[in-house]
Amino acid sequence: MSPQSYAKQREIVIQWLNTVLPDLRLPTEASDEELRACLLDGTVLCRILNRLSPSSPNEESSENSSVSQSENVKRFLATMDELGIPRFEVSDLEKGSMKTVVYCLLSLKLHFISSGEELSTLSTITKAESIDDDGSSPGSLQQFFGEEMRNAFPGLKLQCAMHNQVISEPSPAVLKHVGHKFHEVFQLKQACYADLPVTKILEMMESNSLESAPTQAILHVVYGILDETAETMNSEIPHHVACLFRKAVQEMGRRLSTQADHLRTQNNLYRAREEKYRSKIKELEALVSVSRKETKHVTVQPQQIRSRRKKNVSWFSASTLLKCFHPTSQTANSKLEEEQKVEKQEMMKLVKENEKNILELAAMRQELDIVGMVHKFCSLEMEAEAKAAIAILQLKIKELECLLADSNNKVKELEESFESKCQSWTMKEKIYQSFIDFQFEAMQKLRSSSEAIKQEVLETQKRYSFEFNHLESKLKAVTDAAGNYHEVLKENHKLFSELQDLKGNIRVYCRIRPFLPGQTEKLSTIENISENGQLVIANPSKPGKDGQRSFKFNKVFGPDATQGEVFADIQPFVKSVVDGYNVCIFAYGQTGSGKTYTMTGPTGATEEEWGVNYLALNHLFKVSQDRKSNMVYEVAVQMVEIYNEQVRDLLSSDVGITTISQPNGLAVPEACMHPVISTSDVLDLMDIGFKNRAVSATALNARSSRSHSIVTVHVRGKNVKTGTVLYGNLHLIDLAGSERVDRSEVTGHRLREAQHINKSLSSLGDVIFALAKKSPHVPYRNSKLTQVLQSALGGQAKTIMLVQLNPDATSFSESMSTLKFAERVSGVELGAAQSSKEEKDVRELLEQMASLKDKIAEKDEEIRRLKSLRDLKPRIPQQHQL
Ligand SMILES: Nc1ncnc2c1ncn2[C@@H]1O[C@H](COP(=O)(O)OP(=O)(O)OP(=O)(O)O)[C@@H](O)[C@H]1O
Repeated sequence: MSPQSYAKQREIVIQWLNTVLPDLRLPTEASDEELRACLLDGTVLCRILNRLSPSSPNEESSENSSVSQSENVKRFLATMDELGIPRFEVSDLEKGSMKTVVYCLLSLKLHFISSGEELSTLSTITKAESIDDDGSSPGSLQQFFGEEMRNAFPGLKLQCAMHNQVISEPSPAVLKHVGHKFHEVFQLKQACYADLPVTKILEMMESNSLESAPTQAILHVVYGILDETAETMNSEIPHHVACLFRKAVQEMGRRLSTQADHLRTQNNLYRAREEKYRSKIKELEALVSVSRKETKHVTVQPQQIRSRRKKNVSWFSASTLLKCFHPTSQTANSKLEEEQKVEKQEMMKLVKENEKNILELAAMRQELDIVGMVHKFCSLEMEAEAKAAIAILQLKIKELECLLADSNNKVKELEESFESKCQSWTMKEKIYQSFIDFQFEAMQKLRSSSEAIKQEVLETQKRYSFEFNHLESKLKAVTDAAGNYHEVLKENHKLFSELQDLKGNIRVYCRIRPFLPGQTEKLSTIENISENGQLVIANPSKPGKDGQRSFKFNKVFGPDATQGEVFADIQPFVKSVVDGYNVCIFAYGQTGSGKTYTMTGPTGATEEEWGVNYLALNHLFKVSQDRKSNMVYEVAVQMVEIYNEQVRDLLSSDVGITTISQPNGLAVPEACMHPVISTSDVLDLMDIGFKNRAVSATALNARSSRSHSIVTVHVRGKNVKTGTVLYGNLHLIDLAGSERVDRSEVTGHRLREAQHINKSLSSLGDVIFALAKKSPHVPYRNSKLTQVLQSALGGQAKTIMLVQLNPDATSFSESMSTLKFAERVSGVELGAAQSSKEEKDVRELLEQMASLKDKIAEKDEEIRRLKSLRDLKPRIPQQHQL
């Protein structure tokens, strides 16, 4: 027993003593010596017995100061012996340890306990005694369990003590060992048993922690699982929780059966005690009867004595007489009196003894009655409570059994499903195994085939690399060939171009303008445009192949072609101007087909939208700039228009021009010649020129220009080293619209305009076709236009015709006549163009040729003369004849 627990027990004993004997007022923390001093004379001990059992015979002695100290203590100890309470020795009270005294008093308290509270306290003490050896804090633990049991079984006041004995509660050591597990379980109030890991539950079950757990804890677990099951209606209890549940219920069953056994034992104990008391009562009754008999005897005795006395009186009288007469009879009388006296005393003594026995018997009866009553009461209460508890527990057991059965069913179901799942998994495993085997085999095959393929790939790679090298060399050859081909193609192109130059063909480029933003009917006459210059036109009123007509030109530009793309094809001709050639570019087409757009560009054109006029002059400046180390160029511009067969200078305020020069001279010498040195000069001049141009509206084109505009660029180049001078000129002509009169819906003034335009254009055609036929008479003089362009069309110039087309289906017939005219023009050979230098060179060559011819003629004459001389001298040998 640890000093602390002993001190606690002593404290409880002191408290109890103070409760039983309030006047004692012993301090709770009183030491062993203070307690000893209090108990030493035995008075307090006897008073306790008196209080607890007022009928106790100790009352007298305790209150009686005459009774000695040792007597009191001995009586107390005798009572203890009688009650079967472990006692102490007198010497223990006098000196040495007070533990046995304290323990004895505690046992006494337990013996006389009559209230639940006291019982629980006593049970606490008793338990403290039993757990003391583990050195834990027994008092607090036991109080905790006492409280716990009260909570677990409300109303079982007397059973508290029994519970503590009956239900084998865990020892603190065990609790210390396993308690944490239940602590963990208690922590599950907010959590879920199903969430507990299986290992934890197994640990709890395997370590016998359930057996050593407090009932409250087990009930807690059981209720917890039940609550959880109730909350999660129809849900299955997890297998491990079901196991724990079964174990907990089994443990509860075990404890209940232990409790029932204990109740039976307790009952037997009480019965034995009752028997003991009954036998004691019988003994006492026998004693009483004996004493009664004795009393009877005693009462009989005086009668006998009286009778005897009577006899004696007679005898006395006789004896007195004898005494009187005989002295020895006196002696006998006194003896008798003495005897009587002694008998009287004995009788008194017997009466007293009898009274005492009666009192004792009454006390014992009372005691027996009390004990019997208490026992009966206790038994009844215990039985009732046990019955109630058993009923509750049986109910609970039934519930638990039901739940257990459910759980077992569920477990069975789970086991079955587990079994079936196991089987299916085994099946699956087998399938997977076979699948894996199959896969493995396939993999092996694949591996071997992969090896073979690898080998094959390596070989193929080798072959491929060889072939690749071979191919590379071949490709190189092909690339070279392709390069050569391009070279050859270029060469061919050049040759073709040269051939064209030599033949002097008019180059015809066709350009189709796009549909204008305002044009709603977008039915196009253009069927197809080929790269090689082929254009297919479809008649909208004649669908199919019959309505189609194909034309071939040098190039056809589609609606998407840009100004730059168009100029790119013209550029080499423009360049040839600085080499001393005459170049004539004219745009031909019906009104609104885009002639002005191509030649000049749209109103307020950006640099990208510049027309041929600007781009050509720009290019001329660029080339002249590039050649400035060798050549010095002078560029001048004339700008005239032919309106109603009248030539007008567009760069001067003078109205008319009457003189038109002969071929090889200036076409319009009267027109102002404006030297220009930069593109901006040209732009300014053109602005002036176009402002002066006659412009009037027609039904077909709101800005239709009704005159032919001719921009002539004169280039004079002088070689700075040789001093050679070259002349070239470039005619940029924007013809008036070529539409037929009836379509223009014009009358009067406008009709005359249209007639003039048509006349000049047909004159142009006549000139071109006369040239094509190599006719001796070329009708240049038929119109002002042909007169002005005589030098440009006469065979010394490179001529480019830009045929403009409106793709709209409504313009089909106009487009057809334009294209037919252009087709005829494209076949015209004007003869090889010549530069001003070449002309001179040819003349010189002709002169040389003529002189050479003269020399050859001279030589021929000489040969002839020599031949005739040889004929005259036949003896000359054969070799000398040559
Ligand atoms: N390639 C093109 N891209 C965009 N718009 C174009 C193109 N060609 C012509 N146009 C537009 O078509 C309209 C008519 O063009 P343009 O005035 O150049 O015709 P035209 O043949 O000169 O007419 P006219 O004979 O009456 O002088 C203009 O609004 C012009 O901007």
